[in-house]
Amino acid sequence: MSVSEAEIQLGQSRALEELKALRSSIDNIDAALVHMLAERFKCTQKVGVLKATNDLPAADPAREKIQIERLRQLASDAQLDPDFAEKFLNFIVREVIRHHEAIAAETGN
Ligand SMILES: O=C(O)C(=O)C[C@]1(C(=O)O)C=C[C@@H](O)C=C1
Repeated sequence: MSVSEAEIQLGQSRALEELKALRSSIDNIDAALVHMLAERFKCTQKVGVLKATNDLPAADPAREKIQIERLRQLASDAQLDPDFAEKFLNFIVREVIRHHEAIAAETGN
């Protein structure tokens, strides 16, 4: 028995409803990510000033190593790809280091 046009349309309309609900969750999650990143950068901004005014280096590879190990474990426990988690952290940390260097240059260090 073939699937009628009406059944196809019903299936599609249900799929579109589900897509809408999922996209609403995605939008909430994206908003949370932006707010969390904004808070993290407010914090690292203060770290940048602290480092610049105390002649401390912008980057701390030993700290990054610990962060990467911790995040990889958290990702693995949460069924998230640890390689992706590491790349994501590195992406953020590189940007933070860029900000730290800019603050140090402004401060004259
Ligand atoms: O913890 C620090 O020392 C920071 O400057 C913050 C931070 C980070 O974004 O987590 C950034 C650069 C360092 O290399 C390590 C960590």
